[in-house]
Amino acid sequence: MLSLRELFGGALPALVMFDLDGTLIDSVPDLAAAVDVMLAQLGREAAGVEQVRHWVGNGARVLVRRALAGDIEHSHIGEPETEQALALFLEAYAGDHSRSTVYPGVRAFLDRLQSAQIPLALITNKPSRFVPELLADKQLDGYFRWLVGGDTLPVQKPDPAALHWVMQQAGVEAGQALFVGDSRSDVLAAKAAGVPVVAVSYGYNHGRPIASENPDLLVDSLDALI
Ligand SMILES: O=C(O)COP(=O)(O)O
Ligand SMILES: [Mg+2]
Repeated sequence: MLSLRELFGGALPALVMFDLDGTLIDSVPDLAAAVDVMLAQLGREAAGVEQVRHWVGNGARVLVRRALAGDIEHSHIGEPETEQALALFLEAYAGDHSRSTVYPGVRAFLDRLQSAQIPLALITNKPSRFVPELLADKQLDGYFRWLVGGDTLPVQKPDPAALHWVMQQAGVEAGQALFVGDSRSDVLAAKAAGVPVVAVSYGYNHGRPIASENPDLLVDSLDALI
């Protein structure tokens, strides 16, 4: 495995793009609570944190469909059922982020990048309406020049569109940028965009080790990159 400076030929990246859930913030306790409120309102059994952890990473709609299916595979779930459950989930998730926590090492790494005046972006599959309030709640607002949510563009990760958009805004070439994420979608999006990718080992990757996606670098904590 390469070190961060080795990845950039002894320099630092000119732009760093981050995933949110499972990378910066452990948001699964609040996501699971909202899923369970939704399931209770539908007269169904709770799913619980351990199941929901494996279902997070492809946005709210897919999370809700997986909860309805009780499984990662959700192709048999119908549209009207999805819409009804999604509305309940979005209402249950709004406003309460009290169980979500910032992972160790995150703040130190963001501070280091900020003091080096490296522009930062957030690219998440989470619905955009939740992103500013969650960041503010955890005192992570003020770091990111660009915020891209799961519904900001017509497609979400693993599609590389958001990475291309941010790099264009920043005027930075793919080889000078870095993506930091926790799941297969992040690694696939970064690779499709030609962006070096660091994966964190502590996040959510549908119950599979993220090492199997072959990120350029794998770390147990972001402060290992300082
Ligand atoms: O909300 C999700 O499904 C995952 O969001 P993420 O892209 O920040 O990991
Ligand atoms: Mg994630």
